[in-house]
Amino acid sequence: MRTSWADSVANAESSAAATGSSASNATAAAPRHARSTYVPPHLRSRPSSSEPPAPAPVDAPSAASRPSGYGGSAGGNRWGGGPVRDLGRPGFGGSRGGGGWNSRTGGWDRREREVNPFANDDETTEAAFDDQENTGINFDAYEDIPVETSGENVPPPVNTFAEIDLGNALNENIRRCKYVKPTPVQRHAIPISIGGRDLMACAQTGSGKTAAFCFPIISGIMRGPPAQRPRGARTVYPLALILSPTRELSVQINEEARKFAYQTGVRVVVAYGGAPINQQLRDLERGVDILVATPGRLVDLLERARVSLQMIRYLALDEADRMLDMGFEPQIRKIVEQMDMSPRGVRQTMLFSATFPKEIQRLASDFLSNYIFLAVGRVGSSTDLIIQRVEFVLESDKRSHLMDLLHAQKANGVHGKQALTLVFVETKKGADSLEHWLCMNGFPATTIHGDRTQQEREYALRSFKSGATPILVATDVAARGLDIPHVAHVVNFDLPNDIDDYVHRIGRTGRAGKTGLATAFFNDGNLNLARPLAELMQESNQEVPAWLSRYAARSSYGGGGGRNRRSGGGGARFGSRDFRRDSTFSRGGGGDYYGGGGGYGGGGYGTASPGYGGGYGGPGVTSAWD
Ligand SMILES: Nc1ncnc2c1ncn2[C@@H]1O[C@H](COP(=O)(O)OP(=O)(O)OP(=O)(O)O)[C@@H](O)[C@H]1O
Repeated sequence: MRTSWADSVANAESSAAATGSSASNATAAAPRHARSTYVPPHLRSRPSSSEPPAPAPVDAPSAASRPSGYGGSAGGNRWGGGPVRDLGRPGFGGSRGGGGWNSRTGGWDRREREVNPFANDDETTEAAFDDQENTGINFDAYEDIPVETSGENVPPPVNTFAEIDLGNALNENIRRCKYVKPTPVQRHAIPISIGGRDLMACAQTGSGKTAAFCFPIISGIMRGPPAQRPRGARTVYPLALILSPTRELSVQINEEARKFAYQTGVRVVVAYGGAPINQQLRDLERGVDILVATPGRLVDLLERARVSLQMIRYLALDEADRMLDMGFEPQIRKIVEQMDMSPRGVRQTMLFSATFPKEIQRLASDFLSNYIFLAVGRVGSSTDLIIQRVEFVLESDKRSHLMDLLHAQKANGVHGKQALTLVFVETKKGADSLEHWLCMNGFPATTIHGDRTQQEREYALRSFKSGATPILVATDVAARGLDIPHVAHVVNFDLPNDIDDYVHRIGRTGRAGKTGLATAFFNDGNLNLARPLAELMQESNQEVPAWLSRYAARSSYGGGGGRNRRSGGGGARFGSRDFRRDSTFSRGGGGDYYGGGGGYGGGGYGTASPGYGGGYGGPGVTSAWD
């Protein structure tokens, strides 16, 4: 199904909606409202007698695990409260327990036919490749990964999807997705979330985190009580909110969630910046249970009173550490704490990422209630499935070196549609110029960065995915979350300043049990990355070149201004990584966790890190988030 803006343009459907594209920019500059004074516009005009709807209680299996009031009455169709009836959709418009089916601002409108999100799988790129995409997953690759959980009364993990009764409709979609058994993060995270618990989860790139937060949300909405949404107003009241830092990632999560929610009656809508807002408003008006959004566009919708968060039962932050670092934190706080969202303890909150610096864990804990911490693999580690290479390449030699790599790939038959190459660079200008140079030299390439229009970005991504342009030159906007099949090689043409960014970038390959290759060009400009990079490679059983070890020994640890704290320092392969277990970080003990002392590698989180994340206003820096 076509879901993004570029898609709708391609379908010639968006002409009437071309006026609202600057709205999100205006929103980004909107003043921050203090919590005590902000009244959402739709409540300002409301007659005093009309009560705002109370957040509906969620079907939590373990009522004891939620604060009082959460979980509501014990009767009805409760998790763990007797046999669970299948709430899969028996027929369009048939009887169904909740999820807003047929309700005005949630679920599917009776007149509307749900498009089959799996139809596309055969229609486009995948048909060109072998279609056993997920059945060949190498689960053995995950067997040895140590798992850490902390928190009270952690629900036990499961070994199969069947052990968790997700309902027939969702199970059928899992089968359609060709997921045979849960990945380790799913084995642990799904029972925790189904158990009604808040969760901070860290698991390696490509290990299935999206399904880990989507399944419990969809299942919870299916089994929850019907939402009592107010009638009349143009405001919509989603029951779940999934936030992610980039537009492309939100589009991807939306596509995944729609597959998982197909024929469950749970309606998923996406809203993101750079695309006409009118189209998104129309989608919202047709009903929304799960809203997938980027923060800027969501704030816009909230300020227009077109979305209210007061009925939110589930909040998921994907790439949660990114969402709570310097660039996004104020916006996220505004959304979660200063608008009308149901409070923590009432809503269920899930935070997911492959990296989770302790400073960010501490910030994140503000949004969580009695949560469970889950780490599959060491926090911030990369998967052994990725072969990492580092080569010493002077700035002036980078292009010819890249050319050598691409020629070698061609000679070895590793090129074309089945072996895509993703090249990361530092700046938008650098991306354009490298793309041009590659094309001039006979290597079809395209680019994605923040100076391109959203339509161009989506077109570039599609062209890359389909193999039409098998090389994508990207800034960090493509570093996180994107799940592009057949990325065989990630090249860090310019290394990032932050080791966590490196982990996410190389994680675009070696996904879902498959192997991948990552090559980095290192030179004197990357000195501050030497040590964390050498450590990361070592712990993922990679060969560390002797020259890199020498650089690592020379560089002062974490002293280069980047966020290069390796958890715990000094190479412990796995240990406790929940910040609550670390006395330095426990409340009141750590002091200034933005201020550069913090007792954690000494790097100083607040230190300006030029070019970090491709984005926050540093000179010559790209800004492509949201
Ligand atoms: N149980 C499963 N069996 C087979 N494949 C799966 C399973 N769960 C997820 N996948 C597939 O694994 C791939 C990676 O999943 P996903 O994008 O959710 O990873 P992630 O952990 O969120 O990665 P990142 O950290 O990069 O965001 C996807 O193609 C997804 O369809």
